[in-house]
Amino acid sequence: MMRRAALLGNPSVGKSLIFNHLTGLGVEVSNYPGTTVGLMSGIVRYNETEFSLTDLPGIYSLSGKSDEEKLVREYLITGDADLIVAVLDAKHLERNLYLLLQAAEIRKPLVIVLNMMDDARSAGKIIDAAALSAKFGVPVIETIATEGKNLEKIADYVIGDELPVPIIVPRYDHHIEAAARNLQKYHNLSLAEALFALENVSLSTLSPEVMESAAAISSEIEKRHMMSPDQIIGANRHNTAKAISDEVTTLAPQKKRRDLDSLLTRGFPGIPILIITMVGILAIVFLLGGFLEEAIISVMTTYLLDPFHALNLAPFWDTVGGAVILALMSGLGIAFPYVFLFYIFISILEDTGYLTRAAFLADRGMHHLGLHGQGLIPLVLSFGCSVPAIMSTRFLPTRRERIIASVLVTMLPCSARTVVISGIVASFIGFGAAFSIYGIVFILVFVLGCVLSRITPGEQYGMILEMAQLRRPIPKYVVRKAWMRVSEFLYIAMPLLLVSSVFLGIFEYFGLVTMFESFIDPISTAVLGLPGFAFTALMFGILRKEMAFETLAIMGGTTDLASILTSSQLYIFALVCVLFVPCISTIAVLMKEIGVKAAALITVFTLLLGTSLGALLHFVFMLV
Ligand SMILES: Nc1nc2c(ncn2[C@@H]2O[C@H](COP(=O)(O)OP(=O)(O)OP(=O)(O)O)[C@@H](O)[C@H]2O)c(=O)[nH]1
Ligand SMILES: [Mg+2]
Repeated sequence: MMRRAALLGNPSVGKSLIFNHLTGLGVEVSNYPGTTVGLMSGIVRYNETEFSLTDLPGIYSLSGKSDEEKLVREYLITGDADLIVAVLDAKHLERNLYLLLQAAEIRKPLVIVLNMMDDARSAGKIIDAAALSAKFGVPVIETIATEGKNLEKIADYVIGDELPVPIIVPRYDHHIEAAARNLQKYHNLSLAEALFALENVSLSTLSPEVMESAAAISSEIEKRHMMSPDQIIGANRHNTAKAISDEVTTLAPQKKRRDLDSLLTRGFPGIPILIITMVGILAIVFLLGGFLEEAIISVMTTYLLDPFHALNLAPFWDTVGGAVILALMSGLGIAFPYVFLFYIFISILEDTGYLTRAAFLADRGMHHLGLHGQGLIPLVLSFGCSVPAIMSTRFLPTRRERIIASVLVTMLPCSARTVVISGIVASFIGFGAAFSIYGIVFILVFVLGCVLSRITPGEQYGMILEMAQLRRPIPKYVVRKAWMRVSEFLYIAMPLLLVSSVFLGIFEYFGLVTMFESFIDPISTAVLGLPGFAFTALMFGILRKEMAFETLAIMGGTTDLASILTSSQLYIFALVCVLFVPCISTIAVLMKEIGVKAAALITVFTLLLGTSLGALLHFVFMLV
C-alpha cells in the first residue's frame, strides 16, 4: 500500500515549492497568500519507493468557516492521509505554531518541517530545533525550499519505518478540558473532534446530536466566562504557541534592515514607482513584443506562407491550408511573444513580493471599491488570467466582497487582452492609444466598483493583507512559472485556434463565411463601424480573448491589419473585444464560484457595456 502524506501549513510558507520539488509537478508558487486553492496530489518516486503527496491550501486555523478551512479539516479528520507534513515558516514561528498545535491534536503521525531557515537566520532568529522536536515528540526537519536544501530528508522520513504521533498535550481552561472529556466519553469522540464540537465547527463525523449537546455545554461555559468556548480555546492555543515560540527561539542582535520596503509602501515615492513600473512593463512588452512579432512574421511569411501559395494547390486546399498557416502565424508569431514577455514580468512581480506592495498602495483607493486587504489579490492576479483570479476570491470573507471582486476581475485586462491591445493598438496605432484603452478600462472599473459597493447588500469587512518578505526572484523559478502559463497557451489556445481555422477555411471555401458576413455586415457597420468579417472575428473572442485578434488576421487574410481596417476601426475592435463578454473559461468559473445567475448578469452586462461603448466611440469618430 502506498503511503500518503499531506502538506499542511499557513499560506505562503513554501508548501507548493516543496510539493513541486518532490513530485516534479508544476503547481503555482507565489509570494502572496492563497496561491493554492483546492487539493493537488502527486506521486513521489524516491529510493525505489513511491508515496503520494497532497498539497493543501494554506490556512491559519483548522476551525475556520471558509471553504478552504473546511476542506483541510475534513481531509485531515476523515481523509486517507497517513502522515501530516506540517510546514512552518521559521521566521514567524509563533503564528505558525497555532495551526501546528491544532494539527497535533488530531493525533496522526506528523513531522515538522521548519522552512525558510534562510529568512529566519537573516532576521536574526535562531531556533532550537531539538527543543521543538522534544516538545512535540516528533522530528523536526530544517529546510530552505528555494535552495532545495534538506527536502530529500522529508522524503526519507515519509518512506521511513517510524512515524511517531505527536505527544504534546495542549493546556486548555479547566472547564473546556472537562467539557471535552465529557463529550469524548459520551459520544466516543477524539479530543480534536470534541474541541471542534465545542467551537461549534461543523465536521462530517459530528452528528447533529453531538453538536446539540456540545452547544448546550458551550452556552453554560459562555455564561460563566463571558467568552464563548471558541474564543477561550483560541486564546489558550495562542498562549501555548507564544510560550513554545519564546522557549525555542533566541534573537540574535538584528542587522539593520534595508528600508526598501518602506520606500515601496509609502505614498511617495511608492506611487510614482508603482506607475513607472506598470507603464514600464507594458512599454517593454509592447516594444519588444512588436519587434519579435515583426521578425517572426517576416520569417514565417518568407519560409511558410509564400512557398505554400506558390505550390498552386487546388483552391480548396489553398484556402484551408492558407487559413491554417495564418492561424500559426498569428498564434505563434503575434500572440506568443506578448504572452511570454508579459508572463515573465508578472512572475517577477509575484516572486519578488512586489505585487503585495502594489496592492497595499492601492488599498486606499480600493476602499471606494468596497474591497479591503485581501480583496486586492484577485484584482492583481486578474492581470494574468481572470480564471485563477476569480478562484482566489474564495478567500474573501463575505459573499458581497466575492461578487464585487469577481465583477471587477472580469473587467480588468488579462494577459490575453493585453495581447489584443499590444498586437492591434500598440503595433498598428501607437503606444498612446494602447495606454488609453487601459485608461478607459481603469476608469470603468473604478466607477463600477464605487457603484457596486453602494448597491451590493452586505457588510463592509476589514482584513489585513499579509505582507510576504521582499526577495530577489530566482530566474529558474520565474522562467519555469512563465513557461507553465505559456504552455497552457500553447496546448489549449493553439489547438483551438488551428481547429477553428480549419473550419473557417472550409466555411470560407463554401461561401458560408461570406454569407454570414453579408448578413451581419449592415448591423455591424451601422452600430460599430466594423465590417462583417471583423465582427465575426470578435465573436471568437468568446472562446479566448486573443482569438478575436488571431481570427481577425485569418478572416482578413493577412497579418498586416492596417491594410484591412482603419485606425479608428482597429481601436473600436480592440476596445469592444477587451470589454465584451468574458471568455468561456471565465464564464464557467464565475458560474462555479458565484452562481449561474450572477455569472449570467455579468456576461450580459459586459456585452452591453462593450457594444454600447463601441457604438458611442463609432459615433464620436464619425463626428470628428
Ligand atoms: N527565502 C525563502 N523563500 C522561500 C522558501 N520556501 C518558499 N519560499 C518562497 O515563499 C513563497 C511562497 O511559496 P509557496 O510554495 O507558494 O507557498 P505555499 O505554502 O504553497 O502558499 P499557499 O499556496 O498560499 O498556501 C514563494 O515566493 C517561495 O519562493 C525558503 O525556504 N526560503
Ligand atoms: Mg501553495
